[in-house]
Amino acid sequence: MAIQKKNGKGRLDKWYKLAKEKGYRARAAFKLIQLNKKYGFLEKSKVVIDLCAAPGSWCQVAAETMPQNSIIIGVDLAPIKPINKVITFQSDITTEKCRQTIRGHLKTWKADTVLHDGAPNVGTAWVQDSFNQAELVLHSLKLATEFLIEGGTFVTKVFRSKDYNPLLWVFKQLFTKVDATKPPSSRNVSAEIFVVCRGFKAPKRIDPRLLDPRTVFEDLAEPTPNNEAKVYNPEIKKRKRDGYEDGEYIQFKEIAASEFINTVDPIAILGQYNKLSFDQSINGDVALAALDKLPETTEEIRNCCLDLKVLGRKEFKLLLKWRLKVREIFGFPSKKSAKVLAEEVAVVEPMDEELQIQEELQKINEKESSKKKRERRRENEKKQKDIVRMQMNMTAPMDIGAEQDGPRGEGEMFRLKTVDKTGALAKIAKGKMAIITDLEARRNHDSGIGSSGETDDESDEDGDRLETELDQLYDRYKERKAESDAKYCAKKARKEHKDDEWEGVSADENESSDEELEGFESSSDEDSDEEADEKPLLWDLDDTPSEANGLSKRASSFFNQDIFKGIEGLIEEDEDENMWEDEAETSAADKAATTTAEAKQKANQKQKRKREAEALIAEGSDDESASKAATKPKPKTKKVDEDDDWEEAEKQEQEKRKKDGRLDIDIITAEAMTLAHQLASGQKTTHDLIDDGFNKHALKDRDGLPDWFLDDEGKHDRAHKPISKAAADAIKEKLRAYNARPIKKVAEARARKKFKQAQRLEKLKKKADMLATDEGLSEKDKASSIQKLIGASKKKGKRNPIKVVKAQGSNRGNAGRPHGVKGRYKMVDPRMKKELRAMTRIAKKKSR
Ligand SMILES: C[S@@+](CC[C@H](N)C(=O)[O-])C[C@H]1O[C@@H](n2cnc3c(N)ncnc32)[C@H](O)[C@@H]1O
Repeated sequence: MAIQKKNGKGRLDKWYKLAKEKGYRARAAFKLIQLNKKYGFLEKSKVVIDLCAAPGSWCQVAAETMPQNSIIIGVDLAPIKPINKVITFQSDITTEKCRQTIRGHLKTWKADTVLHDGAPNVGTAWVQDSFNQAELVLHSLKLATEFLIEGGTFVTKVFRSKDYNPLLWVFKQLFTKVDATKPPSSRNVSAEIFVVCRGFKAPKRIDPRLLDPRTVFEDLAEPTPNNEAKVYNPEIKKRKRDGYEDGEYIQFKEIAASEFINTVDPIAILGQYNKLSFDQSINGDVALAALDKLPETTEEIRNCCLDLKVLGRKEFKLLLKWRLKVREIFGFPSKKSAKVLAEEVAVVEPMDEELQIQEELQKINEKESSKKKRERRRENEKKQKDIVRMQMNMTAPMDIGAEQDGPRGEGEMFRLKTVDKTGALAKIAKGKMAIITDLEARRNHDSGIGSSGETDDESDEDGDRLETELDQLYDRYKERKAESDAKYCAKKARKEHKDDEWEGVSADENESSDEELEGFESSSDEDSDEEADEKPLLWDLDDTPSEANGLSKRASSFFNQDIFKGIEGLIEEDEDENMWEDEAETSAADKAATTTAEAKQKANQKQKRKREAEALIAEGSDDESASKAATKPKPKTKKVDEDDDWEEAEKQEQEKRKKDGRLDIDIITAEAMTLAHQLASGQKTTHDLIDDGFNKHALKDRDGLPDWFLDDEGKHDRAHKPISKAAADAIKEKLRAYNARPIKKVAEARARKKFKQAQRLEKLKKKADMLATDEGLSEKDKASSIQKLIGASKKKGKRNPIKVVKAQGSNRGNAGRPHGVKGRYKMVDPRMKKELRAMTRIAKKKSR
């Protein structure tokens, strides 16, 4: 909106021109026209008094609008040129003479409307103007109360100033309806506003105080202004459209600088005044003179004092500092001295310096530790959440190590940190069984970590370590999860596990496995630290040394039996131990195939091993060695020979067992199942199996044959094992059961759903508890609120129904989501439906 100028030319706006056109004496005529248009008081009035009517435009409008033969009386300080049908006279409306003149004109009549558009001679000080205006309004109201008829209307102009509200209050005491409005013809720059008071109550007696300017405009104590805010955050000055700010009557305010020094509220001075003056009065101000001469009163200070309104934060601070200095020089009581005085009065023994330092240190420590605790708690909460999620995904919490080591090293004896140093942690995470001695732990304790003399800092360190360990475990858990993924597993197996079928049997493998356990094995000597370094954590009760030929202890003990005594070359030919790998046996011995993916992987490995076994057979096709080797136990078979070392066997058995104690064996091929059936039903014995091992395939000469040929042979020229129907059916059934299991995503989604339901329930419980304990609610309200809660939670749980979509048009043959369908859907094929119906019909007919 364009700002209207109040200068001469600005006044010559469209209302001015319009007034000229219409013959009104002033543009103010339109204000009355617009007010009357809104409230319609002139048409209903027979008698109107226009107070302050000169030059008379309102009288003109009234004469035009009011009914014929109406009485219009206009009065003003200034003379009013005669207007047809209007009585005008010159008088001051605040005087008794004016009142009497009006009475004289009206005789016994009463006025329906009293208009007042008076404005005192404005242009002096704003505050004076506004006050005079308000006073004039009150005078006009006084006249109105005298001449108005009951239910009559009083229209007055007021300025929006601090007197505005008291005036409104007075109006409301005397009239039933009071509306303040600003007609469009009133300039925006003007602070004037018009109040239309309708329904004069015409009380028999009016309290004179109600119309007395001294009581009506009596100053009320105002809340203390926030001068500090004013100084440091000076708000943007508003335009004075609605008049000047209350209390700010003079634009430029000046105060003696000595006052600033004296005052107890320097901020107030800085906020209210424009200038701190050093000018001396005629009588002379000693304080000001002294201040002027002080060296502290620098040129910069003087400049700052010149215009306070342009100062920034920095300058204000400078002035305040200067004030404090001067006050000190003048010997004013300062805060410091007050403090000293107070200290003198209340004699408090000063704290011992050392004690103070200690106290401070303690405080810092406490702060630090509470911060760390907070962080740890947060971290633990996060982990707890993860664990819950994992649990929902049917994962045991111990997989991430949460049970091994509780928070703050609860299970100190199971400290994983100590194990981790030997690399055993990884093995534990992989699920291998190992006995962890507390040797390492003790060693660490000796070295000070986690020792009994643990300080707070150390305990924090431990906490951090625990965190890192948990992190590591969690990472490993994730890795393991990834490993359980079939693709990942197969890929890794191809890369890493080339010969894992022979793990623990061949000399090399045995060595490597020993290497693996190196960190766990320990000797009985725990005295020296150096020795302890070499001591493995796993304690082997059988301390017989490994055979020099590289056989495992188990194998060695087997071949040490009397039955093998005297057989030459047995040990040397042990290299060919794997040659008697029977396909059926391998199948039966393929362990730990807990998932279909793993089963597939095992099948691949089995094929590979078979080929290798055949190659070995080809290499050493010596019957004798074959027969000897055939008698060797295959370490991974579930059968444990009676003569085996029981402890060793038990250990191996233990390895093969699942967590629930069941043997980790899976039969996944029809051949293996047939063989298992035959063994179980006694159709075959171990002897038969060995016997079956002697066949044309076992005794093939492959020397000098090219690889491609051997590969091909391995694929096609192999022994065909018999398959029984029952075994095939059993395998089929087994696979069906595997396939019937929900896929991982479905299981996860179900778990998620379950988790969310649990969360919702928890929330609901909490809310219900809160309601139940709310003392402000009656029992009935509580019950209904809880009922509502339950109802709302049920609603949320409702799922959208499944949408049935016909496989027609664009959706025909569409494998994915049909076009434009959101949410759950089911594709239906009308043709298939018909065919199904037809088939059932035919089947019914046939059955009759
Ligand atoms: C804005 S003019 C009124 C214009 C008028 N309503 C019209 O339409 O022509 C304000 C008038 O109030 C008058 N006035 C101010 N103080 C007065 C008083 N004490 N008694 C009578 N008139 C007064 C002034 O002389 C001035 O003419």
